[in-house]
Amino acid sequence: MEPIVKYDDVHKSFGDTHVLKGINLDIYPSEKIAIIGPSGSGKTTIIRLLMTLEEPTDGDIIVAGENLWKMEVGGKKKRANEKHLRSVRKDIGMVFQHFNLFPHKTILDNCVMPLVKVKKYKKKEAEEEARKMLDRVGLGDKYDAYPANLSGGQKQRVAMARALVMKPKIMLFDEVTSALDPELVGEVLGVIRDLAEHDEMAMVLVTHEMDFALEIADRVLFLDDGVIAESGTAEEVINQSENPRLQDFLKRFRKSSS
Ligand SMILES: Nc1ncnc2c1ncn2[C@@H]1O[C@H](COP(=O)(O)OP(=O)(O)OP(=O)(O)O)[C@@H](O)[C@H]1O
Repeated sequence: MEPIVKYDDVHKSFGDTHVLKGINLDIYPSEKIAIIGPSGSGKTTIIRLLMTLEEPTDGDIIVAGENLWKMEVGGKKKRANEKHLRSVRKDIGMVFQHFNLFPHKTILDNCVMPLVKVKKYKKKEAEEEARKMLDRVGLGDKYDAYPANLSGGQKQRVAMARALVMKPKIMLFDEVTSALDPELVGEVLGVIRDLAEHDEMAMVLVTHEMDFALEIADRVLFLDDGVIAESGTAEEVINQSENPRLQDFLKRFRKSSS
């Protein structure tokens, strides 16, 4: 089976700071991946690169066979233009820590807009799709509400519905529960669990809810200082690895969450 995403020796520096130091990673269709690792190890940067919010300093990212940042013109490779990026990015959805909803639009319109703007749906069809997705995340009674009138957990579920209406082949979740009050975390994780169980799309999850990530992940990556130091099933990475840096990370993590 061909991977849906391939990172080939990807590096990323911000000024003199070398954050990602040669990432090689294949993500397969429908695979659920959790990325764990210490603060500053580069977890968010890995997924921001895939969402084209950052550009690699070196290396290639291939999505569904297309090089994300390089396009071929007349047999020569050149830097991708916005049109190329848009066409490759259409398969990728992302949910952020801070919901990023449009405050002056109803939650239905928040979900309708990308379908109309990007997928060129007619408004009526877009509304039908948006309602279905809002129903799925448990917000069927909130179509006409505005983001300011929703709880953080509800806002995050709108953000998920808005990404899902685009029918992405891969969904990226970047610490989506970190900004929520503790009592609202469960409802958001519940939606992610439902997606992981029932949807075919690939999912990549960066989260501090480690037990949850381990529960739903087919594969866990331990990122340490910009390299993938461990990769395997949750059981292999968490219970069998003898990597001292991973042991140390887990010990500190357990202490801070107990
Ligand atoms: N736009 C940027 N400009 C400068 N430095 C950046 C930028 N984005 C990230 N960094 C730096 O890159 C490093 C990795 O950041 P990243 O957010 O990917 O880490 P992380 O593993 O997700 O951390 P955390 O768990 O704390 O969110 C950090 O040292 C961060 O300060």
